[in-house]
Amino acid sequence: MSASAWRKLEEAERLPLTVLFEAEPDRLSRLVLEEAGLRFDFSKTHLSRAMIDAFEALAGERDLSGAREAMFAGRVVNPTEDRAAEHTAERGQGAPESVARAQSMHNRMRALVDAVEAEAFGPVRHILHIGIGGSALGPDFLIDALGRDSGRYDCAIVSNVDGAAMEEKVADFDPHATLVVIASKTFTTTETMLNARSAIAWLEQAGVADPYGRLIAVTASPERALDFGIDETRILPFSETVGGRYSLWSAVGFPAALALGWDAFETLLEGAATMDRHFRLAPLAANAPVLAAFVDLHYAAVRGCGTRAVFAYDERLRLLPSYLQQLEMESNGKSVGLDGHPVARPTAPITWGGVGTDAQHAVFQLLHQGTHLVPVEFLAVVRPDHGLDFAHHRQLLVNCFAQGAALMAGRTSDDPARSYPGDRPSTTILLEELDPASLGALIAFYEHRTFTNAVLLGINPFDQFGVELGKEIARSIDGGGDVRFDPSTAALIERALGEI
Ligand SMILES: O=P(O)(O)OC[C@H]1O[C@H](O)[C@H](O)[C@@H](O)[C@@H]1O
Repeated sequence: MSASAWRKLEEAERLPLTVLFEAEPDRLSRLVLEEAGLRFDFSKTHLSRAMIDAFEALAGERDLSGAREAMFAGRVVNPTEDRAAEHTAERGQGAPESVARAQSMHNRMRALVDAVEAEAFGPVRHILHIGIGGSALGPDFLIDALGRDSGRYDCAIVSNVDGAAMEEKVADFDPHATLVVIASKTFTTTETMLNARSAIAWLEQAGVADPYGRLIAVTASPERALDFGIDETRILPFSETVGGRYSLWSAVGFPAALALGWDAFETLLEGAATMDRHFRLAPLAANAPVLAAFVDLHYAAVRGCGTRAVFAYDERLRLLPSYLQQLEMESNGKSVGLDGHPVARPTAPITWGGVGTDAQHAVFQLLHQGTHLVPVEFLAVVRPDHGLDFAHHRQLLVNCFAQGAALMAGRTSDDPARSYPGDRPSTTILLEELDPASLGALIAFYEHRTFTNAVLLGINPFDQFGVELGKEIARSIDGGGDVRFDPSTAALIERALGEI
């Protein structure tokens, strides 16, 4: 049934961006939204009024409102795992019993933050957080964005199983003043478990009296943390219904709550809740995550753009692209629909990006003159957060705005090598300030946009079976035994690991 809505989208007249501004004089008032201290400018994209109407029709056919309510109500929206997706309950938006459960888990988390601050573990200066994927990217991003000069604790996030990662991170840490946080939703992830063992060995070798007494577990499988030897009082649980890549609001955010302080962590949750309410209540055509998803779908699903690029013109947001890569690509990198059939059109594009202005001097050539059409997303913050001359910030903003304008306008020249085709789309997200509230709202915006994309594509954004096969084969290689591999893999194993 939604075939006709997609057909309308495919057949909709595609006007050049500059023409769209003339044809739709009210473009700015309709396509620039201000919400929760964030300004979303979708006007430099090819979304025409007719396309928005067609997307709204698609949203109606796909029952976006129903799906959204089902998610907030804690109903099963992840059918392949028979689970709800209740990350919004962490910020007070969800089924009352889920909100209450999240609240009691936050209370535990807060009590532990207070205990660390009250020196219940002796003087603590360093936090070694061990986790990978969703158990690392969120806290890493938060601490890097907001905790630079908090001066509270040195936090190191170790994710890679490469011993060099751990070695480098703990080099300057005093083991006697370090708390080790082991974050894993399943508490079975090989990399995390191995890194946790090595951290314990590091504490032991330094003569720390009770290494296990300095471990804190963050997990949705508390029984496994108990088996690992961590005392119940130092286990911070979170709900099975909070997916890894949606989990920074839960106990997974513990190192961020320590690094930024509890008040800041709560403000982050409130910022996200503001975006939750907006997503839930605003009409579709004035709903930031929904409009962003329309833009995404126009380029990826209708026009077949294989990538989308995100450039933050702010050093504090340098980890945003890595964070978004997991959120968007692990959620929507699917090729079967909820109905079990192959999808009819491209799903998530490849998310990539970097920081401005650095990226301008490295990859923007392709954006301006390459053969790929890449929808670009720019982020910038009105107020800087450094003590240097304002000229630095001015240059950032000036360049950010210039790039969007140049991509759209292009320029003709007698010399083809010096011509710019133009008509290249961009979205700009401008934050008044980068603080816990605006960052919470920004991340929640991306979550809801990802969800909306999934609903309109008819896919499940909350499972990730694609990552399992490689893990299984790694286990077989690791376990040796009589497993047969293809000749290439067998030769690699023999060359690097010897007979196994
Ligand atoms: O938190 P954990 O259970 O250790 O999982 C860590 C990560 O590993 C998996 O492979 C998934 O792809 C991720 O979604 C998850 O966040």
